[in-house]
Amino acid sequence: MSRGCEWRWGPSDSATLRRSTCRSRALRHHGGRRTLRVTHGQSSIWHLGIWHLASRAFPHPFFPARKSLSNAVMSLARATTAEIWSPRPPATVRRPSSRRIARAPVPRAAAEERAASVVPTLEDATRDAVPLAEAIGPSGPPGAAVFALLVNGGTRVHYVGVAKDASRALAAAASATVAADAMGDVAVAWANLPKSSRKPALQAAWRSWLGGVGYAPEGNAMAARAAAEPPTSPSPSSPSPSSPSRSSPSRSSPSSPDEAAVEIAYAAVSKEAVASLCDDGFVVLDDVLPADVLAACLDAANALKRSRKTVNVGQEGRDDSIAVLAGDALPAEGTALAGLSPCARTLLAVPAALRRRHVEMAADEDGSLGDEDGRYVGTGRRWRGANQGANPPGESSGRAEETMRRLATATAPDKLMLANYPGDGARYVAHLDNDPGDPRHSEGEPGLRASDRAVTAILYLNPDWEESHGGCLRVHLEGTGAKTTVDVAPSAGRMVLFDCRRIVHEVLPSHASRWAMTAWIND
Ligand SMILES: O=C(O)CCC(=O)C(=O)O
Ligand SMILES: [Fe+2]
Repeated sequence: MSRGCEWRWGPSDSATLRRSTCRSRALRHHGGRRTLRVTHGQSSIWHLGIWHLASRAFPHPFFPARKSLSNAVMSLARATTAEIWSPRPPATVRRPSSRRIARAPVPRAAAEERAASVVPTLEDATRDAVPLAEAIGPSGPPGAAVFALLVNGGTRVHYVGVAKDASRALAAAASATVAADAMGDVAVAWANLPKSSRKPALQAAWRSWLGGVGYAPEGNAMAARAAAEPPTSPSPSSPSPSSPSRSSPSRSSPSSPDEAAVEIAYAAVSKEAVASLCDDGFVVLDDVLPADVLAACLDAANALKRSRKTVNVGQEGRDDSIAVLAGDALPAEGTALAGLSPCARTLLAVPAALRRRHVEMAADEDGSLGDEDGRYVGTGRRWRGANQGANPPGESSGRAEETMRRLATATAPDKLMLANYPGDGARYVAHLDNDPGDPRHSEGEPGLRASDRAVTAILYLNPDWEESHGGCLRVHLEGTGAKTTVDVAPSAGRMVLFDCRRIVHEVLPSHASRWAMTAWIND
């Protein structure tokens, strides 16, 4: 069954995004990578690089582990009569909220001289240092700035950085170089640079501060080491970004299943997807995992249900039955429920992927989003095109920055939820997963409270979902007084991420058995 009509945009059904839109989008944004995109019959666009990774983590008949990517392409082509598209020149997508920085060259000596004359010394700035929490809030540096993270009660310089969006960059630098439990002791000194500052001027200011420290700040040394190593992320069960396990193997050869899961999540959560999550509050990604991995998960979920391990929690307004999975005790290979684990691990890896994207995007000088990934389906950006002006721009960019800030400390939860709507019209009424106005959301253990949730990540397991099955996730778009909604079909391999303080959503009555696995990512 073609998934061509899954996207319905309300309030009327007038605009339907067909699969062909996604295809042309995938083509358009397919950059000069050494991967090919393949249409898999009518139903799917696969990103073969990810298939390849997935095959290492989750063995697959097409791709025995260690098979080369080109072999993988060919075996997929043989096996499915796939249509293979050739690479096109890369397309660069600009984030609408990003500030463009002019790039005309400035003579270095002149820039350095000017920077030296306008930037106060580190010593002077240190006298006005403020706690990190304050510096990344509204009273922090508003634009281009040179900054220093100070530890030991402000006596030792831990990191010196410079950025055009300093508030975001310093949050990223802190989360990448300071242990989570020491974060509260960090102070920030900064000096704003003229708005029009260009790269040489920024670098000159940075060099002048760094030179004034008199020793190599530990955070800069860490950042340099990380930059010299292939990008990686800690395992989902130890999510501290400054964990020593950062020095792990190369991107193309994940050595443990969890590293592979982080790579899969990282590839799915492209920069474009993160920008959309921040701007619009939600994002939809397709084909995050291969079909047979999802099918194995669905089989295991049904087995769990047959053994009566899913329960209805009796909460008014929700009709699903759920099982809770412990992240550190997922079913082992060879056991009856092992099929649940690859999906669970991928969801648990999303926070690490988000943190990595956060660091990258904070470091982006010009807001470039690079190549888009074919699995990004889109969100309200399309809606914005059709409904210009309904969302006040200032409000929406404030919310975007808030979401982006939270990604710096995205943390995997201890538990995941597997939910089944049995198909008798079962639904979940409109709600917020983290409602700041609901006192019950502050109940419970830290880390397990609804008030700790930042982003909801849901992976759907349902193959061949049809419109007549209902059961869409209805997303109420912000700034529209809930008048405009987007309905997202819960199709297998689709992942939805949303800011759970921002996005009101519901599950429409479901007329077929509907499975979803959910991770609430904390901040
Ligand atoms: O399964 C879904 O699409 C959403 C379920 C939901 O909103 C929840 O469990 O809080
Ligand atoms: Fe929810």
